[in-house]
Amino acid sequence: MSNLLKGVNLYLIGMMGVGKTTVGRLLAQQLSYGFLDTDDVIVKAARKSINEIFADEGEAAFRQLESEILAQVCAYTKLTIATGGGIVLKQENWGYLRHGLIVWLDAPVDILLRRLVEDDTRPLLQDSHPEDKLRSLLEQRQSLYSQADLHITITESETPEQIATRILEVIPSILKTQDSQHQN
Ligand SMILES: Nc1ncnc2c1ncn2[C@@H]1O[C@H](COP(=O)(O)OP(=O)(O)OP(=O)(O)O)[C@@H](O)[C@H]1O
Ligand SMILES: O=C(O)C1=C[C@@H](O)[C@@H](O)[C@H](O)C1
Ligand SMILES: [Mg+2]
Repeated sequence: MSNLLKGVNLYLIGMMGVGKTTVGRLLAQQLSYGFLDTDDVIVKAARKSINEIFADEGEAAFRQLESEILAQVCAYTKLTIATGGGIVLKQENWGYLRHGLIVWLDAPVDILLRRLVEDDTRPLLQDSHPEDKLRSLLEQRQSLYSQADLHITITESETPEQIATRILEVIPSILKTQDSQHQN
C-alpha cells in the first residue's frame, strides 16, 4: 500500500472528536509513514494549550498558526496528518491539503458528543449547549468536508483499528479513479 501511495501524504479531516488523531496514528503505523497532528505541532510551537491560544490570542490567531503549520508540513512526503477540525475553513488551506489524499472522517453528532462530553480541551465546545454547537459547526462545515477525496462514515461500534483497515482497503480504488482522471 505504501508503494501504491508513492509517498503521497494522507490528510485526515472532519469534526472534532471523530477520531482523526486516533485513526491517523494507526494508519501511519500500517503504512510505515510518519505521523503528525497539526494541533500538537501548534501546541508545541506556541508552548500553550489550544484553550490558552484561543483565550489569549483568539480563534483567528489560532487559524493563522494552523495555516502556517500546514504550509510547512505539506513540503514533506510519507506522512499521515491528522488536522484540526476547522482546517477546512480557510480557502488557502485547500491548496496545501490537495498536495495529498484527503480523507473525511464523518460521524453523527450524537457519537461526537458522547466522546467529547467529558473533555474540556476543545475551546469551541466550552459552551452551555455543546450539542447545538456541534450541530451548527457541522452544518457550516459539511459542504467543505465533502470536498475530500474519500468519505468515510463512522459507526458507533467500529474500533479505530477497523476504521483504519477500511480506509486502507478503499484507497486503491480512489487512486485508480484519480489516475484515470489525470489521463483524460
Ligand atoms: N472508533 C472509536 N471508537 C471509540 N472511541 C474513539 C474512536 N475514535 C476515537 N475515539 C475517542 O474519541 C476521542 C476523540 O478522538 P480524537 O482525539 O482522535 O478525535 P479528533 O478527530 O482528533 O478530534 P480533534 O479535531 O478535536 O483533534 C478520544 O477520546 C478517542 O479515544
Ligand atoms: O473543530 C475545530 O474548530 C477545532 C478542532 C480541534 O481539532 C482544534 O483544532 C481546535 O479545538 C478547533
Ligand atoms: Mg485531533
